[in-house]
Amino acid sequence: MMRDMGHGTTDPPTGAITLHRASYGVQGRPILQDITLSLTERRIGILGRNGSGKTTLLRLMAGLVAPTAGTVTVEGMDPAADRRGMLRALGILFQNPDHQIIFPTVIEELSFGLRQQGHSAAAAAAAAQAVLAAHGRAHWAPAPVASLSQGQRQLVCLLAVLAMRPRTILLDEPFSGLDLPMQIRLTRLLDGLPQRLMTITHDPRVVAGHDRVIWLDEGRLRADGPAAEVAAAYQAEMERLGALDADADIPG
Ligand SMILES: Nc1ncnc2c1ncn2[C@@H]1O[C@H](COP(=O)(O)OP(=O)(O)OP(=O)(O)O)[C@@H](O)[C@H]1O
Repeated sequence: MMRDMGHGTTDPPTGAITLHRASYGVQGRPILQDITLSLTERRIGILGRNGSGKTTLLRLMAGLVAPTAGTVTVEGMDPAADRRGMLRALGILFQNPDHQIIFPTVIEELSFGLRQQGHSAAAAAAAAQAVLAAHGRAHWAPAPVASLSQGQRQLVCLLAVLAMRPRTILLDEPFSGLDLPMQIRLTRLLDGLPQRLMTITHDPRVVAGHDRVIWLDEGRLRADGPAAEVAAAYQAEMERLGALDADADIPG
């Protein structure tokens, strides 16, 4: 399997994320079916169309929902059961920052996860301030979150995740709603992170150069392999579908 040696300067993340015959359904409707994966790479892409089950896969790996069949483990833990262990194992950047942010100011938002990890209020505030400073945003600390742009709120969410120092970060469509300079800056920031990153996207350009790309299609694994191969096959299929009559590919 292709490796990106550019990430080789820091310690690799420990422990695999595994799914064994994992399925998830709602009221008898299958959303993910029979997914078996052992994920150990540092840069992993989850590629798929709208509604293919990408966010549901993320929710399973994060323990936000339990599989209706099969098993999911993160570094050997059951993510739905071991909430405390998961706080250091895995962080999530959701697609919409406004679904993630719950506090009025930036410093409160960044401190929250650290408090959950058991740090005192003073230690959490100090660590949050240090993360802001490390990313050139020390002056944001007292700012009302509502005064920031969507791109800036997205960065607040990412910095809140980084403050907790998880070993893996799940990113759900991290570039949606960002203009091009913001996308370029976020890409640079993400590229420099030592963590394992798992990036969910419908855009094959986002997963270029990733160590491994998984293509989800209608809740099933359609392909799994090096980025160039999987992205090329996905692109060809998207172009084939695009050439069909409008919506002929959408069930119902
Ligand atoms: N709790 C739920 N109840 C009912 N249907 C659900 C539930 N969760 C997901 N679904 C359905 O399962 C399918 C897959 O959803 P999911 O959000 O995982 O897809 P996705 O690939 O992330 O899509 P998008 O790119 O549009 O965000 C969708 O049709 C969605 O409506």
